[in-house]
Amino acid sequence: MTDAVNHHLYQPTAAAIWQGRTDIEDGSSGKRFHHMVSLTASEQDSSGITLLGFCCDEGVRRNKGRIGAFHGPDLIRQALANSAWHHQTDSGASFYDGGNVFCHQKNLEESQKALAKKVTNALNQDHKVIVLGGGHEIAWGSFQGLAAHLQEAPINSPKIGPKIGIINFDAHFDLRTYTKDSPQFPSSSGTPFRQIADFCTAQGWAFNYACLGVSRASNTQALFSCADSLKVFYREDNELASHLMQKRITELTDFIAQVDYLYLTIDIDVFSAAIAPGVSAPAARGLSYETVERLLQPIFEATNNKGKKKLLLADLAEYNPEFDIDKQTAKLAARLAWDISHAMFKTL
Ligand SMILES: N=CN[C@@H](CCC(=O)O)C(=O)O
Ligand SMILES: [Mn+2]
Ligand SMILES: [Mn+2]
Repeated sequence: MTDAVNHHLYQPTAAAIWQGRTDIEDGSSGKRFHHMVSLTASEQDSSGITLLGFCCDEGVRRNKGRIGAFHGPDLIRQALANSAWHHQTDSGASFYDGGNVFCHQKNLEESQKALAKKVTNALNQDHKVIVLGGGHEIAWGSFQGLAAHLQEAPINSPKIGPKIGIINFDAHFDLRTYTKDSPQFPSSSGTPFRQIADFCTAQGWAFNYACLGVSRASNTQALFSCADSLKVFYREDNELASHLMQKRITELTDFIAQVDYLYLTIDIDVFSAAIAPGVSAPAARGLSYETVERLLQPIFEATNNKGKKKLLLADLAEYNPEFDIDKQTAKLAARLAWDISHAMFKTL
């Protein structure tokens, strides 16, 4: 692809996005994310985290939802910029902002491929990756990037493929029926895990999908049947009450033990609309931050038999600034990115 063609698909992040206060009186212990972020590609040479944005409304538009997620990535960055930095600065690990991938011209598949390429490159550099959406069509881009990275890794048996666990916090399964190249049932923000399931079947790989926080009221019988036939591990929103949490953590730990790599994807609409109004499809019930936080712990802590952390890739989907109130949903998404980066930095 030539640079001219590429230009509409990719842009580095403007330095002006990463702004915040500076407390010079605190010296090097007064650091915040905007001080530490690197926009220079050479920083990707050392170990670290690569942050990417996926600016896209096309998945939600095709899924008949409320558009606006296109502008999500830079607003989450701005909310993260002023957060305090608590990572070891002498470890040489960098926090690299790899810029935004765009979907401008309704060519969703092309943008998902472009995102996948960025994800693969970063993982090949031994970076952990965090991607900010965009609608949940981000997941098909993220996953293709992870799959390409692991396909190239010599340690995985070509026969059974890499054992990847997908953990989705979401009010929805996003397992809708789609037909490739069909205008009637196009792929969308409602289909990414069905696309991943089909990809896994075609490769002869297992499809290990956990969906946590599902709202029965927001998913039809057809979607529950699809989840059952694909042997999805799911727990509904009301099964994640605090008195059931120990049981849920044990089950999730068992799911994680079956796989070698983890892809974490969080749809912001899994949270109660009271704390996350800025999404396409708000959840009347939804989960609390505390509930999600407790379930994130086994994901953050899981290591494989080589002592390496299983979590390689995380994304945040469906933040829609059009419906946000006083940037509270942007701040919630930024706090998730903060928690995830904290866990990823511990592994470097
Ligand atoms: N990303 C997925 N979104 C939901 C949207 C539901 C709705 O608009 O009500 C889904 O397809 O199920
Ligand atoms: Mn979703
Ligand atoms: Mn959802």
